[in-house]
Amino acid sequence: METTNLHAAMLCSPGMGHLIPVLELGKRLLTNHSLHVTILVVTTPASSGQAHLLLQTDTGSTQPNIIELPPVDISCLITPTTKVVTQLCIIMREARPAIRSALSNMDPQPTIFVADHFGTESFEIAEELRIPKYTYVPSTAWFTALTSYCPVLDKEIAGQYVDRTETLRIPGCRPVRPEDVVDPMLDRTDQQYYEYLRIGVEFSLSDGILLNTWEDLERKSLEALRGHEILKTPVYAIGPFTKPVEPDGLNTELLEWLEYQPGQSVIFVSFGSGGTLSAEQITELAWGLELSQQRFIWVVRPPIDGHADAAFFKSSDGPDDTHQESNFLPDGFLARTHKVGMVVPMWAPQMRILTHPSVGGFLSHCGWNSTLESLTNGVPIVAWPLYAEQRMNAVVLTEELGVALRTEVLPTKKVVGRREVEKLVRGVLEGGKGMRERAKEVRESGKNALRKGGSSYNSLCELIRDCQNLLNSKDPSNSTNI
Ligand SMILES: O=c1ccn([C@@H]2O[C@H](COP(=O)(O)OP(=O)(O)O[C@H]3O[C@H](CO)[C@@H](O)[C@H](O)[C@H]3O)[C@@H](O)[C@H]2O)c(=O)[nH]1
Repeated sequence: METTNLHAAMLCSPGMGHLIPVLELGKRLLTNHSLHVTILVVTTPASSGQAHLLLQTDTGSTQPNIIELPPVDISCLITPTTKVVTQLCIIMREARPAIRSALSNMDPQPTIFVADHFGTESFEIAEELRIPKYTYVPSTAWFTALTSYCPVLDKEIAGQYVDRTETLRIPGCRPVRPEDVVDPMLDRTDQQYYEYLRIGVEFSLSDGILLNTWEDLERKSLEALRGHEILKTPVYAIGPFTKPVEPDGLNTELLEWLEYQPGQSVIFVSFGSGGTLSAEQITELAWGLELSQQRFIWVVRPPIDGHADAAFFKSSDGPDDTHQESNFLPDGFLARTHKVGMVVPMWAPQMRILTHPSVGGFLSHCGWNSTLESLTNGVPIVAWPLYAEQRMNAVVLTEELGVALRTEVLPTKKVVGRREVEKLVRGVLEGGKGMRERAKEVRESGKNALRKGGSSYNSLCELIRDCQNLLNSKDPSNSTNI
């Protein structure tokens, strides 16, 4: 193992989908590469305590040092229509004084700064401290390419992207269909579009970009990113990092039930940390599951019409018993399905479920963490993208990797009817052999990438070497042995 006296200060924006991959990278830097690691977690009134909750349930490894910054209250800076991406950007902007103070007071002083993609405005603090600064994008190379290239598209293309009939071309990458663009590109007049453009520009200011993907999974997009037409910054594919399996003792009834189900017979239905469905969609999904006559575990949240990401800033660290599922599920659904299905309010131990041999499919919103958790367990997917970059992830899963089925029309455009749900659920559980084989190949390729000598392991070693060289060039007295 390499030894180093580097101290990585990592910055994480609110939300479990951001915290989990930052924490996993931090643990990897600490245990495999002997870095000193401190994670700054920006919190909101709803998310505070999430990092410690995650760490408490993760007893398996040495832990990085965690500093939860005081919750940022932006209620006077937003309106009820302010989009999630804008809110995240405002929170990260407002958190800068606390970030500056935490970084300046660290002992030992940080020698590397790694911010997730919402934290790039804090690069100015790394510059003040004269330390290298890196962006960590806990998603795909393809998404990173679109984000980095969007400032160019912005100059070349007039009108709304979604009104185009032609695809959006990114040099060397799969083109993006207008309907699959990330949420901030849906409306070029909204503030979140300008925030997104800024993030794309700031990617190129970093000393390197770390991605939670790996060479064999996204060879073409990674080559394109390194081809200097999109970005001039080094790119390190270091994943797949996924959270560890949750400990025993959580949801014991659910896990006991799972024990008695036949192998690969259960579909897990969940929409990440913040996904919600409309009342009509919940009804159709419930009927579809029932009609399929397949076994299921469904993480159910109360309906919120109009905003698929409405629960993003809500606390997601445990069940919320103020909502009775029977109020928004079809009459008699729970009674009729109680032998084949389990309904879990709000939150479930996802990794424990996905690693269980009884689970044979995952109906997922295609958040990148959920995607990786499914793929690293060889579980095929029903792709049900809702927001953020999830439509692009669904394309990777269905059209590139062949490990997923998808709805005929995007679920954000039209309610997916019960008969289609029935077909998809049956399709992934009963007819999913080819997809399952491919998912298993992806699982093996991900394992190999992380092994000592694998592409992701080597990429992280390369990052540490490059960073050390940068540090030495900024201040030769920093010189350390690696
Ligand atoms: O009941 C639940 C629901 C979620 N999770 C965990 O929460 C995480 C959710 O992450 P992800 O699947 O990536 O979804 P989001 O929370 O929606 O993630 C946001 O961040 C991701 C990384 O940038 C993006 O890919 C997504 O589109 C964006 O919505 C995963 O580790 C899940 O295992 C649970 O443990 N139990």
